[in-house]
Amino acid sequence: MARITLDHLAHAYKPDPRRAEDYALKEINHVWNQGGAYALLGPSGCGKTTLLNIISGLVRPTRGRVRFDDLDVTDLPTEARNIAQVFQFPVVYDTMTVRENLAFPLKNRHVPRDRTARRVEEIAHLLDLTRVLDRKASNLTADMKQKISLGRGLVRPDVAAILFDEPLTVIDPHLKWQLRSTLKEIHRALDITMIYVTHDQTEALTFADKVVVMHDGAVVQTGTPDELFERPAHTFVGHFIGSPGMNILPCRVEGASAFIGSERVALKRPYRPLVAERVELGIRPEFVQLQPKGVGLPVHVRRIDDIGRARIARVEMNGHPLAASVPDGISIEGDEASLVLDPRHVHIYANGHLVTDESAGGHAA
Ligand SMILES: Nc1ncnc2c1ncn2[C@@H]1O[C@H](COP(=O)(O)OP(=O)(O)OP(=O)(O)O)[C@@H](O)[C@H]1O
Repeated sequence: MARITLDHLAHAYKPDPRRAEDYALKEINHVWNQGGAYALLGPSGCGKTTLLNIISGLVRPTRGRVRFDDLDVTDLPTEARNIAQVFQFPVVYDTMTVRENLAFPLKNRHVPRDRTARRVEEIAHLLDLTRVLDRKASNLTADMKQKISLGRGLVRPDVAAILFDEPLTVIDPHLKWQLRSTLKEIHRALDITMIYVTHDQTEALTFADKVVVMHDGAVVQTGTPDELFERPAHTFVGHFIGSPGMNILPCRVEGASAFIGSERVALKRPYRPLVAERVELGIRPEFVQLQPKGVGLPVHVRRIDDIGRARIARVEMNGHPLAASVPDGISIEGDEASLVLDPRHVHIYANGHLVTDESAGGHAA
């Protein structure tokens, strides 16, 4: 079990990198706490696997150091790092029983038999594998085999960390939701540092205490699921997390007002003049309500989607598309309506970055 420190870490696959674009992983500095559950979340190509491979020792970083507690592991091979890994596709020995598969990492390290037997039972119970413990792995489904892979990753109690690389890819969709929450419970039960790579926001938000959102080779925000929802630090986070994602609209800010074209939106505090190429207003659909015409900002309604837990209106304001919540009991006639924005949840972004009280351009109310 270890605290993981990423110290001025950066990686370029091409030799002699000069510009920021040459780096698959731009410089990051992070400390991940012992026992934490972290998810690396971002779209394909954003650098998640590169970062995971640097932590596991498969890739040596161009710059910076990796430490497990106080031990600098940057130059150590994977085998010397004391980590467990679970990959996208099952890694099991078909000729062995499930019990033998789970016991394998412990047997390899000469853990006494009775301790191995107890640990295998414990992990099998957590993953609901008890009833198949004495069956040959070859006869099991892909789902079951991936559960065995998870079990093999989880079985060693002394690992510095467990790294998961999109581990639910082959899992049947019906089982996915179940395994997502099982993994969360397992993390609570085992108190091991876990790092989970995924492009799926639901997986990341269910599993992790802290989600590390990556975009274009850089970490754009590290936060709890609530923080990412409530205060996206970057428009990318706002857009990428949430379903539908945050509404992002070009605007002009004057004191405690933002103007979208000629329409005024009240802000929760005044802002200093912003010097930026791009100034945008962000608000999640959950905090924008569709109302009848004349109550708020005028919009045209394009359609209303019923997504089960809520109704979402797709509207257009000054040529910009927006998503808004439709409160129960509201009926809209024709395609004209209005929007009411909750000022507590309106954020202002300068060149993509959240303008905070501390950052240039903002000040406390
Ligand atoms: N071995 C390699 N050689 C050269 N470029 C690479 C190599 N591996 C990854 N890249 C590039 O580095 C960037 C980051 O890739 P990486 O695999 O880390 O992203 P990712 O977020 O894990 O994406 P995915 O989910 O598709 O694997 C991409 O532009 C990719 O093309």
